Amino acid sequence: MSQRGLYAITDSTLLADGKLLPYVTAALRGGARWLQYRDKSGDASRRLDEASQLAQLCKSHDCELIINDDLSLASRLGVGLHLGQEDGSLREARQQLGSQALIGATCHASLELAAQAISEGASYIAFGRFFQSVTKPGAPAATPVLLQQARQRFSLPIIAIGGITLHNAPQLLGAGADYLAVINGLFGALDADTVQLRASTFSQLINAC
Ligand SMILES: Cc1ncc(COP(=O)(O)OP(=O)(O)O)c(N)n1
Ligand SMILES: Cc1ncsc1CCOP(=O)(O)O
Ligand SMILES: [Mg+2]
Repeated sequence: MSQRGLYAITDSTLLADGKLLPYVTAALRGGARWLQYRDKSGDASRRLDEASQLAQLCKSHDCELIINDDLSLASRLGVGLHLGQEDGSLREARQQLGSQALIGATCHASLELAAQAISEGASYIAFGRFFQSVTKPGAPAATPVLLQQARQRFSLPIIAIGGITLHNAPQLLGAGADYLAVINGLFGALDADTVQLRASTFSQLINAC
């Protein structure tokens, strides 16, 4: 598994109207290393269908698939899981998905939440939002200094999220982020070619740091 890279996150509004597969394919072609399926609809059968298609796509591009919020879907597909503070037990997820599974935890702007998540079995810790986010405007704010502190204290992958664009990404990479998790700055585009270009530019920025 790669140790740094672009972490693309889907959004059911941005990727409606048949855009999910072409836009995700473009992100993977552009070099995204991790993909999170984030769908807040309660439509279980559509979620299973879409996540299964993404699992195939990720496999063929050597990309890790991570399901947001839903342990049973992650378990059913044998893929990774991302849990927020209100999304259930990390310990239980680790027990159910096994020692090799990629399991991430939202830590907002708190090193203590990160330490706790690690003790409960997280494979990575995610901080943010770092900038204004169209997708989640109310998420607690964090600053790049937090990334520097996390870098000194923890050795597992550190993810930055929230309002990340090609312009502000270097600040976060310079402060120690291993993965940049991006929704709007990647998928908020008029066509798939733009998504691919953004993904490859993010990937180049990350590799250059
Ligand atoms: C990589 C990554 N980091 C943070 C989040 C946010 O998770 P959460 O706080 O549970 O909020 P929702 O995404 O579920 O709205 C994330 N999804 N991914
Ligand atoms: C899910 C989430 N958690 C904190 S900010 C955020 C949204 C990230 O989306 P965007 O890259 O569009 O700001
Ligand atoms: Mg959540």
